[in-house]
Amino acid sequence: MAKIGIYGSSFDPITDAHLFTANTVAKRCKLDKVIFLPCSSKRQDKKLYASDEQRVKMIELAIEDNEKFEISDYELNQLAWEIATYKTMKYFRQQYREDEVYFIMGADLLVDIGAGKWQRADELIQENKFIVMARDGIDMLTAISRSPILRNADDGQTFHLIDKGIALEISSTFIREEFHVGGDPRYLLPNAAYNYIKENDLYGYNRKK
Ligand SMILES: Nc1ncnc2c1ncn2[C@@H]1O[C@H](COP(=O)(O)OP(=O)(O)OP(=O)(O)O)[C@@H](O)[C@H]1O
Ligand SMILES: O=C(O)c1ccc[n+]([C@@H]2O[C@H](COP(=O)([O-])O)[C@@H](O)[C@H]2O)c1
Repeated sequence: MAKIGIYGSSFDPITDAHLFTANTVAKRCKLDKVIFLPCSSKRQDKKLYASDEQRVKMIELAIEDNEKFEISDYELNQLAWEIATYKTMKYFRQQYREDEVYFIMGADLLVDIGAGKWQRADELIQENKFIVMARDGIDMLTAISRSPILRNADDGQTFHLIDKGIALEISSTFIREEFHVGGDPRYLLPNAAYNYIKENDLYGYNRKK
């Protein structure tokens, strides 16, 4: 039985924090594979800045030298109103019937799910297992205890909490802002993605030059 982690994100753009956290949870949780799952720009709840094709290209460039890392275009091909992590995880559990599948996420998302902000949050939590990484100083045990849907689904196996030596301040927003104002976020993201942004003038790269 293999262990598969699904890492969902806008990857707008992919950062070194995405790669570091994916690699760290793969090592510590003994995952055989991490699948990078870019969300669709058809998504209504978050504004995206680069196109689906551009974000996919940056992920491909960033992960090509790691044999445990893969990318899935599953959500990019879904109809707008059908996109939900609940449905996505159902699909991956069916694809990997013999294996153990985990959704990988930061603690910020744990809080959102616990507050019932996600579609079918209750069922999502009941039916899946999660690897949750510390972020933004959030106390993950308190977040689980405070949310009725999180604490009642927790049989001791639902949440794998990774809170030691994983927190990094890097975010996609910070990188986009730096490009936008003429700063230089080089070294906060993979070099190939950085060059791709420059060559394709993403995130207002050339505006301040
Ligand atoms: N530095 C980090 N530490 C822990 N988890 C992270 C980190 N950066 C991103 N993640 C996790 O990666 C997933 C995708 O995050 P997302 O694409 O929103 O990244 P982001 O950098 O926060 O982007 P944005 O700034 O555009 O919101 C989430 O589960 C998020 O918690
Ligand atoms: O299913 C939902 O309702 C839902 C709501 C918000 C976010 N998500 C998923 O959470 C992952 C990270 O999202 P975000 O907002 O941090 O880019 C990504 O895979 C999204 O599709 C999912």
